[in-house]
Amino acid sequence: MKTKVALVTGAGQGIGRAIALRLAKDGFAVAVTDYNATTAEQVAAEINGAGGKALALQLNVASREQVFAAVEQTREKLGGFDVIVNNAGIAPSTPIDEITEEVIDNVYNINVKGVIWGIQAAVKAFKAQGQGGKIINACSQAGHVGNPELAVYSSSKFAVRGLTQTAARDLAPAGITVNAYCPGIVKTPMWEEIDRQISSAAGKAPGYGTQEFAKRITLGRLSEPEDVAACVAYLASPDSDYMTGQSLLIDGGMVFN
Ligand SMILES: NC(=O)C1=CN([C@@H]2O[C@H](COP(=O)(O)OP(=O)(O)OC[C@H]3O[C@@H](n4cnc5c(N)ncnc54)[C@H](O)[C@@H]3O)[C@@H](O)[C@H]2O)C=CC1
Ligand SMILES: CC(=O)C(C)=O
Repeated sequence: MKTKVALVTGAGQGIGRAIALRLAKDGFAVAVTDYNATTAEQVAAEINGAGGKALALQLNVASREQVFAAVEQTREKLGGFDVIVNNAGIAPSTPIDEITEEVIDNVYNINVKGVIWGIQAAVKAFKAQGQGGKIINACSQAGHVGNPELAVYSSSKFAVRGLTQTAARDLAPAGITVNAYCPGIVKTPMWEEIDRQISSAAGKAPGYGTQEFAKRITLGRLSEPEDVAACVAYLASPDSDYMTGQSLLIDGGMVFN
């Protein structure tokens, strides 16, 4: 059977890295893309060293041109294109009265436009191959519930949820499914930074933000990147063929009240 090909954005660390490793383990050839070329190369080397097939590409998802070029390069070098995981995102802390145009542009260029460019580039590749495919977007529990201190980020993830639903409807006739994963608190460099910012805003030592959020988790633990990757692996597999437009919460049962 032909090896399936997936491209993951923001795959140099954190959740994206875990997704790239998991998809490679599941038999995909993987384009490991990241703004940071060094970490992308490290993850690709890890996959190739373990007997998988990976290609490292430097990619800024805010650039439509770069996203289209990366998908095309993946198709040429890995011999096809079946799945895109639009994972890259940033999450600066933004108390309402401190929001600037610059921070809105930065977050929206990456978290929202980056997803739109990924959807468009994948659709172009699927159509060129005369086949359907799977589009998987990074949302968040913060795309279901507004999170304290994260207004711009939360609103960008609400946008991703809307885009996922709409694209699912628009693209179903072409045999393309579109779903999103919505993690809770995942132990990655992004969360470490959010914890530092929330803790510092409250005048507390690092770790305070994590404790406050952790109190809301029904399962009583933060998640590992691999918990999220397992769900994405399902969305990338034929087992999810009858699912589209969904934004799956993988948050251990977070409760905001
Ligand atoms: N860590 C968490 O608690 C949660 C994370 N998420 C979402 O999951 C996704 C991954 O998050 P983490 O792994 O935690 O983040 P992270 O900050 O640890 O890793 C993000 C990766 O994306 C890359 N990146 C940043 N800007 C980029 C750009 N313009 N183009 C290409 N790559 C870029 C970074 O270089 C980094 O390798 C994000 O979309 C995030 O919003 C959602 C819910 C919870
Ligand atoms: C960063 C994020 O999306 C969280 C904590 O849900």
